[in-house]
Amino acid sequence: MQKLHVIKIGGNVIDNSENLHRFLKDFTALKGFKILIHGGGKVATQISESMGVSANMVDGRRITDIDTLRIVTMVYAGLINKNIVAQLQRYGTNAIGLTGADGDFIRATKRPIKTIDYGFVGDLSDKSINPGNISKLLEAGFTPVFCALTHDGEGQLLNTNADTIASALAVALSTLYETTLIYCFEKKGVLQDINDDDSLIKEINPERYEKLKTGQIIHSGMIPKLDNAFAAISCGVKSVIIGHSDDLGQLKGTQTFGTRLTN
Ligand SMILES: Nc1ncnc2c1ncn2[C@@H]1O[C@H](COP(=O)(O)OP(=O)(O)O)[C@@H](O)[C@H]1O
Ligand SMILES: CC(=O)N[C@@H](CCC(=O)OP(=O)(O)O)C(=O)O
Repeated sequence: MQKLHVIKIGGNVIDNSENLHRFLKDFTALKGFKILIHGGGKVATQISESMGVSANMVDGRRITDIDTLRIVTMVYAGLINKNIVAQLQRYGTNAIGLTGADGDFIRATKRPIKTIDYGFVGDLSDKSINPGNISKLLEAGFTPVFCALTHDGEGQLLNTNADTIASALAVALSTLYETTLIYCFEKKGVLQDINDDDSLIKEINPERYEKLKTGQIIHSGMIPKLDNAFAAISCGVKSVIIGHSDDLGQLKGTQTFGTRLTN
């Protein structure tokens, strides 16, 4: 099986042009098949509020009414995606920028209303992604760059968390490639003390994860990220790394970085 890296960058990396450029250079230097997924929640919130549309997050997920959907479509699929693609072209990666609607690559279902109406938010299932189609792009020499938008097949775009898209892509493609899923963000990895970059936890298994949650060492956005990551490992993804976007260049041969998840 050939190797594939599925790499996600979060909003704090996108928002810092120095970090973003360093990351995109290291991403280009990484050999073999690769897919990039970007978030951009932070930029979407800033632009949304500057347009007088207040951002409303519940459990780390954006309540996406029609005005918000219009804004995130412009910000994720336009502003952020096209800038990343242009920078990758500059560094020598033949990137192709996509939403899940392009090529019908990622189909989602609008989240059903239970206690909260999330609006135009899409949930993924194990039928959401056809790995064969994405593989054709890879084999043709393109590097797909996905933003956090999916579609329902009926003409409706949906906002889907970028961590979830990364995990679902890694799982679907692990049937064809030996897949490593990497979440890059602005910290060294999962930390024992969130304010101390030297307190990196190098390895976490599900048992330790439960303890870290109970002790509130892990909280907020890190909980859904790790839930997605452990789900990926139990569904065929070979390894998951969570680390700083500046450290991607350390990934060579057996050398790794950040926090490694094991089962
Ligand atoms: N133990 C921990 N170690 C590192 N980060 C943590 C930890 N617990 C909570 N976090 C928080 O999780 C955040 C990352 O999740 P999130 O904001 O969803 O990331 P992203 O920017 O990749 O979308 C960090 O910015 C940090 O505030
Ligand atoms: C439904 C939902 O919450 N979607 C996310 C998509 C962007 C994202 O995931 O961005 P980060 O990775 O930078 O947080 C949002 O709109 O914030």
